[in-house]
Amino acid sequence: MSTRTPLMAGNWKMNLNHLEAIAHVQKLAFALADKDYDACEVAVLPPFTDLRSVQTLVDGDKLKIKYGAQDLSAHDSGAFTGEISGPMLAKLKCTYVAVGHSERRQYHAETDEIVNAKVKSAFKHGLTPILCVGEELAVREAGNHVSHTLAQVDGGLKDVPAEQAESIVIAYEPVWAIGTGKVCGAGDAQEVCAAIRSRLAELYSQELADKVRIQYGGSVKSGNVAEIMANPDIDGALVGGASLDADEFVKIVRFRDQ
Ligand SMILES: O=C(CO)COP(=O)(O)O
Repeated sequence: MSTRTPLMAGNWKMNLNHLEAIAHVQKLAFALADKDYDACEVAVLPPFTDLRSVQTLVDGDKLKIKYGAQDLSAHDSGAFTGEISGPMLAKLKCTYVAVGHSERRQYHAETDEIVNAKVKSAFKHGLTPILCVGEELAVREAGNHVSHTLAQVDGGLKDVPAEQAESIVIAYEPVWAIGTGKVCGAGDAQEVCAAIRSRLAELYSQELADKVRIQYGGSVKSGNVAEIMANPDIDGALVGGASLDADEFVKIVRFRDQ
């Protein structure tokens, strides 16, 4: 297990309206408040329409839970109907923003160039990007999962200076493990996460690579999180479905107590 503070983030995807979001974050806060739980950093990534409600709750009650968005526009403002900008998320005091999730790449045709522009926009506005990378099943079956994922890392970080890159979070999410119940074997996830860290050392420095948190995502649950987290290069989880159940997400956050 690494010395980096693990980041356990719940990607709610298109689930939970703003009232449900309030109830859910209250449950998380209550369940994590019985002791000062600093072993992990905890974040939620709700839909855009929930962010104001979550901000009000977190600010008002000084909760330690961080929050962020699931995407942002590469542009600061202008005629981009339906888009949400980095400055808007920064105004809501978001800490994180997911960029390049496979569902964005797949359903919204996001290329590495677009993902790179979004990473830069996030940093420009003081948000921490969670850069999502990972291969489809056919790529893994062909044995090209490492090179495919590293190409996404290279693309996402193109021309991003070290002062910014050192605070990025990278989430390795093999597409075939997302929402399928097929968790990537802990050794297989470690192989790719270690390769990502080596690539960061090549692109920047070993010192920077040692700082960056690399999460695993894809069918993470309370029953498999401890095994995943036992790997030296895995510094947290990006949790989809299991993050919608507050009790289950709390168990994931408390993986060390199992
Ligand atoms: O896509 C994911 C998180 O971003 C993972 O989703 P599941 O945990 O539902 O597999």
